[in-house]
Amino acid sequence: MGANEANESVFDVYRDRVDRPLVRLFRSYGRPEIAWFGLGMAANVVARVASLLPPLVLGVAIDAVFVASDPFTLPVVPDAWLPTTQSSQFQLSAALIFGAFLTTAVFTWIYGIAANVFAHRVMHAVRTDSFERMQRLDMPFFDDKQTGEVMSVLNNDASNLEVFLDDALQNSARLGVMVLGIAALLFYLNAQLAVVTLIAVPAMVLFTLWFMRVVEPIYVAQRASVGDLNTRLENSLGGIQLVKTATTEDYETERVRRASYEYFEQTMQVIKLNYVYRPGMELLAGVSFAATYVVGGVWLFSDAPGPFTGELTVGTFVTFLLMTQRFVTPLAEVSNIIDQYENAKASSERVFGLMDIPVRISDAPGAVELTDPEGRVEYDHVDFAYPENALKAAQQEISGERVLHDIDFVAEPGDTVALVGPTGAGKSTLLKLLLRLYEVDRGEVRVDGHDVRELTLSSLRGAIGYVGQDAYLFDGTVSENIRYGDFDAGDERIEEAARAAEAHEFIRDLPEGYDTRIGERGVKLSGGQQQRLSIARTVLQDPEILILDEATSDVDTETERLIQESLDRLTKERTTFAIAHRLSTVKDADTILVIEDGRITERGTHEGLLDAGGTYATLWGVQAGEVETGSG
Ligand SMILES: Nc1ncnc2c1ncn2[C@@H]1O[C@H](COP(=O)(O)OP(=O)(O)OP(=O)(O)O)[C@@H](O)[C@H]1O
Repeated sequence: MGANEANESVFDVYRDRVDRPLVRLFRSYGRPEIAWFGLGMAANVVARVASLLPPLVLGVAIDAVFVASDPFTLPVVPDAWLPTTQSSQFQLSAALIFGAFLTTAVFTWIYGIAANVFAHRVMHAVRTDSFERMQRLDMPFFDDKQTGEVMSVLNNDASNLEVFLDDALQNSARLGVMVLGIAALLFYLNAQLAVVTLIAVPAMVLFTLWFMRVVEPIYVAQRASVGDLNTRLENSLGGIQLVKTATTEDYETERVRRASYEYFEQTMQVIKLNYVYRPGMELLAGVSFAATYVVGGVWLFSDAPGPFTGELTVGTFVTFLLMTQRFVTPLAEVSNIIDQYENAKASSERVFGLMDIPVRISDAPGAVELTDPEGRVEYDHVDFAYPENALKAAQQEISGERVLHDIDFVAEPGDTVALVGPTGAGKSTLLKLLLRLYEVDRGEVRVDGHDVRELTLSSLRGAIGYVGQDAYLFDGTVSENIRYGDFDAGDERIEEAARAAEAHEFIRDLPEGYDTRIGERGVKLSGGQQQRLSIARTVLQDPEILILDEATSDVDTETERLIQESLDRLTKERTTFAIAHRLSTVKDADTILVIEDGRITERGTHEGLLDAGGTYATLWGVQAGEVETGSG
């Protein structure tokens, strides 16, 4: 609520800049499907026009066949084509009425299919496109934890648009056809009585305008509160483990209850207004019916009353009364149409807002492929600060505190470079720059002599394997998860990779071996098993450069030994960057960089650094002591 206003997010800013979102929706996504749209609209018009036919034919038949006061005439159709005997006129009217119902049914069916195909195709394209765009947004966007909002764009907003494209558009077409069609028909039959019947229409329009004005702000508030509710739900579910361990279930329930109540209240206000509006519209239609009935009735059994002149037939009178009933429903739909329209406008603003967030890190024009990488990595006087938030990042403002200062080193192909130092010193950040997850502020990071900004992202990232603390596994089978490293790999290569990662044994023991499904994020596997799967994935990827971020944490010594063996195999002949808190795992590195406060404060080999007697030597001393007391 308040926080959102005070702290405008990148979402809000780009959403507010979207210009005429629905026009853009049609231009960008509606065009390829325009045939379906046209077919739907045309079928809708035909169906509606056909539905006006029965009351008209009934009126004509009453006059010509039953009361026999007037000749059998139909609008548009030349009289010469029409039958002259009463029985054939009756048959024709019956056939026309049946035909009209059949036409209405068939064209309603065609319209339903076409409108839905149109709406769902457009939505499919919008959803896929916005996901594609969203994935490419820069890391600061995701650092700001916007997943709740993104989910709601991809889900709720997409379905709002769908409802609009499918229902609202076609309903408004129907509204137009019905109101104009009925008015035209009534004026054709009896212009004077038509004025009486349609006198309620301006009142209905005014009433609707009033309703829209009152309901609009409530709709806005309702949409905001449903957004808050979703964010709340997303947040609480996302942190379910914390909620459970902190036993804050009641607190969370209360927060959700409050958000839900807010939504409930807004909805009730809308509903209350709706229940004034609908009966109000019915009442106005009733007035129009009554007026038509009174004026038409007097006209029939005496003469034209007051200012009215000419003749009114029974058939026309019946047609009028039936028609009055017809424009209530489409008019009463107006409020729904407006609601769906407003919803769709807001939703498409959000969709396009998301799509419009600028992406800073993408392939530069003329970016080159990193082909046959050797794995030489250079950091040339690199400075870096995280942007303060996603908005500042999108606007390319460097506002955060500097995290890396003058980082300068070279890793030759095949070298192992270990990064050690206190937590928060900037070790992970340094390697994120190599992957170009963030852009350096000064200096250059080069791979094989190319500035990473001049390389295509796919070739750069494809050449770098990452085994992190957080071994992310997708819901799917074991082999699918390994194959993520190289989608072309056959089963033998998968197994080979698993063996190299010391994972084959435990995979074989799983209920369905390589075809065992692991739960979302691999929760059904132990931490060590997950890690070995992610190593197998990297083995399969076969990158020239490897980043090991504290790869052997939270495992027992036996698993650690297995992982270490698999890692040793993996790092052989690849340029490797290893971040490890346990110094025993990095002492064989070719170069050890000690990072403190974002600066390289010491560099050298294990022996060299021990001899130098600086921070590294102190850390080593402490840890060696720990190891001895721990194992002894
Ligand atoms: N995504 C981020 N956005 C903003 N600041 C960040 C982000 N990630 C890290 N930082 C900040 O950057 C600094 C360096 O963090 P980094 O994760 O690189 O340290 P580290 O040396 O890898 O620490 P650890 O050993 O605990 O993993 C920290 O002050 C941290 O708060």
